[in-house]
Amino acid sequence: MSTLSAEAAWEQCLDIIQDNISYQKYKSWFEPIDPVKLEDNTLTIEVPSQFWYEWLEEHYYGMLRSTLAKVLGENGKLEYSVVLEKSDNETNNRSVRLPQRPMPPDSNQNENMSGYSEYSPGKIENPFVIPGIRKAKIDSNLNNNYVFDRYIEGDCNRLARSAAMAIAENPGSNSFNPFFIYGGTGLGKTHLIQSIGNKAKQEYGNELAVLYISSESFTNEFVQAIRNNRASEFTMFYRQIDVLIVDDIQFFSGKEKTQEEFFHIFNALHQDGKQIVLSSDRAPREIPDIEERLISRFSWGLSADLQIPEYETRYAILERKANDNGIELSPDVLEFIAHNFKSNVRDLEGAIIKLLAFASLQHVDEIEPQMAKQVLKDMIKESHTSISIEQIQNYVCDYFGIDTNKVREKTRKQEIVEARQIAMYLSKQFTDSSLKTIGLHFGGRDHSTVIHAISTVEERMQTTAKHKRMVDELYQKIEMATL
Ligand SMILES: Nc1ncnc2c1ncn2[C@@H]1O[C@H](COP(=O)(O)OP(=O)(O)OP(=O)(O)O)[C@@H](O)[C@H]1O
Repeated sequence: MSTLSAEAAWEQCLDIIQDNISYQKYKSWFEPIDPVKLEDNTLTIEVPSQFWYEWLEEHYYGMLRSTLAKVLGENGKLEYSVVLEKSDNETNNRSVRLPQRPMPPDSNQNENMSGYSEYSPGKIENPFVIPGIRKAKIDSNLNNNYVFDRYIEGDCNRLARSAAMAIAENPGSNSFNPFFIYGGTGLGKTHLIQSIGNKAKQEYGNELAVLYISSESFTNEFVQAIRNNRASEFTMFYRQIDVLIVDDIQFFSGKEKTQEEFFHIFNALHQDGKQIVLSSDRAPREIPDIEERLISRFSWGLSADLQIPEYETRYAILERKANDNGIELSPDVLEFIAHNFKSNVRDLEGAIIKLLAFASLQHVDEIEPQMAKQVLKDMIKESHTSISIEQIQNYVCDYFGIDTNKVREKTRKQEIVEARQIAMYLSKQFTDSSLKTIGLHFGGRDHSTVIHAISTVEERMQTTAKHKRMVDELYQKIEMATL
C-alpha cells in the first residue's frame, strides 16, 4: 500500500515522463494536468477536456502505464478526471479509468516511453464514451448571410445545392465525404459551403464543432504554429472539428508542408466520420502541384461544379438581391441587367449595389431602364469579353454576304469599300487597337485611311437612315457577342 500523496506520486511520474519526451510535448500535454487524489493505489489526474484524455490515451498510453508501474508498482492504476463544460460559468468533472489493456507486444519500457512520434500503438479503441460533454467553444467563422434560403437554385447549381443540403442535414453520415465543390470566380462556392456550416449549426447546435476557414488562413496559422512550436496544438485543434469547411483549396498548390499537415488532419477526420467540405476554382485533378494522395482523397466523396447561371436564374437572383437590399426594380431593369451581366453572380450583385447607391444619392424612387443603362454603362463595358478585329470583319462580311478576305484586299468595288469602312469603324468602337494596328489588319492600309473610313461612316450615319440602321444592327450583333 502506497503512503505517497497524489502530488508526490504525480511529481515522480512527471520526472520520468520529462526524461522521455521532448520538452515541448511535456509542456503541452503534461504540465497542465493536476493530480487529484491517490486512493487504493489509483492515482486520479485531472485533464482539461475529453479530447485531452483521448489524446493521452492514443499517444502516451504505453508510456503512462510503464511510468505508473514504476511509481506505484505493477497494480497501480490511473484514473482521469475530465473537466466537463456544462455552461459558460459552470463546470463539473467526470472520472474515467485507464483501461487495463496489455502493453504493446515486443516493447520494453524504454521504447514505450518515447512519446507519440516514435511509438505508434495503431488505432486504439476508446472504450469511454462520456455523454454530455460539450465541444470546446469554437468560433465557426461563418457569415450569417450565407444561408440556403438566400441561395437561388437553378440548372447551374442544382446538384451542388441539393448535395450541400443533404450534407448539412446529416454531416459525416453520408456518402458525400469529402464534398468537393468547384467553379469559376463569383459563382457562389463560398456562399454554398458556408450555408452547409450555418444549417448544420442550426440543426445540431453546440453539439457540433463547425469550422469554416480559407486555405490561406489555414496555411498562415500552420506556419505560425510551427514557428511557435505549437504544431501539436494546431493538429489537436483541427481534430476536434466535426464539420471542417476549407475554401479555395487551390491555394495549397506548391505548399508541401501544409499539404502534409492537411493530409493527416483529413485522414483523422474522415476516419472518425467527420464531414469535410472543400472548394476550389477547378476540379481536383486540375489543381497543379498538389500531392497525388491528396488529390485522390479529394475525389473520394462527391465533386460537383457550379456553372455560370442561365438567364432565368440570373433574373431570379437579381430580384432576390434587389429585395434584400430594399430596392424595387421594374422587370425591364431586371431584364436589362440579366442580359448584360452574364459571367458571374458577383457582378450581378455589383450592379444592384451601384443602382442602389445611385438611387439613394440622387433621391430617386424608381429607376427607369434608361437610367439603369446610364449608371451601369461602365460596368457593362468592363464585363464585355474582348473581340478581335478578325471577328468583327467576319460579322460585317457575313452581314453583307461577302467573302471576309475581300475587306483585306485592294479591291475598290463599292460594296466591299462600304463593308471595309464599317468594319474599320466597328473595330475602333470595340477594340483598344490603334488606328495603325487596325489599318494593318485591313491589308496593310495606313492610319489616315482608317481615319477617313471612320469619318465617312459617321457622316453617312447622320445623313442616311438606311446606313445608320445597318451600322446599328451590326453594332448590336457584335455587342451581344461580347457579353
Ligand atoms: N445562387 C446564388 N443565389 C444567390 N446569391 C448567390 C448565388 N451564387 C452566388 N451568389 C452571391 O454571389 C456572391 C459571390 O459568391 P461567392 O463569394 O460565394 O463566390 P465564389 O465562387 O466563392 O467566388 P471566389 O472564387 O471568387 O471566391 C456572393 O455574395 C453570393 O451571395
